[in-house]
Amino acid sequence: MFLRSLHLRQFRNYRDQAVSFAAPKTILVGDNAQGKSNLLEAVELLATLRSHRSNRDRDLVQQGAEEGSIAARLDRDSGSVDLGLVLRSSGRRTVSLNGQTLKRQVEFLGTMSAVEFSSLDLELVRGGPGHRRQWIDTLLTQLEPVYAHLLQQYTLALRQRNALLKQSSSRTEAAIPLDRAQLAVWDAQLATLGTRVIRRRARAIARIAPFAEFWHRDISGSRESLEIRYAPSVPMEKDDPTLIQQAFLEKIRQRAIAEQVQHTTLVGPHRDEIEFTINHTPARQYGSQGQQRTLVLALKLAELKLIESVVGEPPLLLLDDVLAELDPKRQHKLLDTIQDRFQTLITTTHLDSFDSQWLRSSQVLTVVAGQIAPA
Ligand SMILES: Nc1ncnc2c1ncn2[C@@H]1O[C@H](COP(=O)(O)OP(=O)(O)OP(=O)(O)O)[C@@H](O)[C@H]1O
Repeated sequence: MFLRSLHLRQFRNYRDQAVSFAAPKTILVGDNAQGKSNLLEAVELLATLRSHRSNRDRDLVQQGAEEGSIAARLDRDSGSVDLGLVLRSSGRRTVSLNGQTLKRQVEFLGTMSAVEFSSLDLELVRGGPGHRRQWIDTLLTQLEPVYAHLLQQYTLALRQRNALLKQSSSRTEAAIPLDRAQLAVWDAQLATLGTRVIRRRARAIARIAPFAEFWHRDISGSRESLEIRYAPSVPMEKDDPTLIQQAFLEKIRQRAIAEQVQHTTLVGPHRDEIEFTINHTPARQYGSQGQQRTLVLALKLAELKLIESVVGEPPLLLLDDVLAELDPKRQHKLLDTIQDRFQTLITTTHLDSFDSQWLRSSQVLTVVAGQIAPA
């Protein structure tokens, strides 16, 4: 797929800016805080309806404005598509395809695919499990758009169950006795929806692991072997929904007292972990900086390949200020992999760290205070 053009109106620091993309690689160069990452964020939003920098639309709409929008024209093998996303500082978003407003946001997902790679991604290895859950969820949203809806339903059930547990908190003045009948209703909901989330995550990890393990071996010159393991909060011996649901409810029973003491839900996919081990050693605690960087690069290359194989077309690659951080060997690996097949948008503060091969095949644009111009 190829993103032909993008039009940002009252989005972050862009008032009204159109951009046309004319080469497989576009380098956006500019000083700090000029709007480079904001542009990549707009593309990420079209692909996933999520931003890894903010989950409030109010932050995305230009300060002082009520409404902002992102419009794009995307070429796919099946033809061109016009995508539209309207964000509101208060109120719901609207999405459209070819000028037609869609009733459900999940119908919008799956039109454009993108893999984002920024320095924040090191947190995928170093940070807490929430980063890894967000990573797999964002990937799943692109592989199986309906997952976005499922996750939303799970989060809602979780929130309501937590609210019920909190109501009975003896620390609050208006404490009321725990409504066990109501809790049982939420237990059942949580187990049903949670089981569906767990099975999909397990499936996605099983699919991405061989790709990532291949790239890790390749980048490390076969000196290292990576293993990715899903560690769900509910034991999952077999991919059988009835068994997982039973195990889910059983674990809720086991943790009932702890939940009433802590007033929060302790069982479910919101407590899942994804473990990365390199040569049988946990990468999070013991990986060197170099190993962690190799791992993140391997994961990103794996995402590209997996999305490509599922969607049937190469996704876009968004490199937010990471190229300069990669050593020449890793830069080459990335370049070799993407060649001209994956349209790539790259942000940087200076061009000197770029290999001449990158510059030759790139369109270079400058970004100054929310204005984009050819370099
Ligand atoms: N909602 C908003 N309304 C107006 N301006 C905004 C909004 N959100 C962010 N900005 C502005 O956008 C700029 C940051 O842009 P961005 O994050 O894209 O920086 P960048 O060019 O990628 O810089 P760096 O190299 O530091 O990452 C800041 O000047 C910030 O004040």
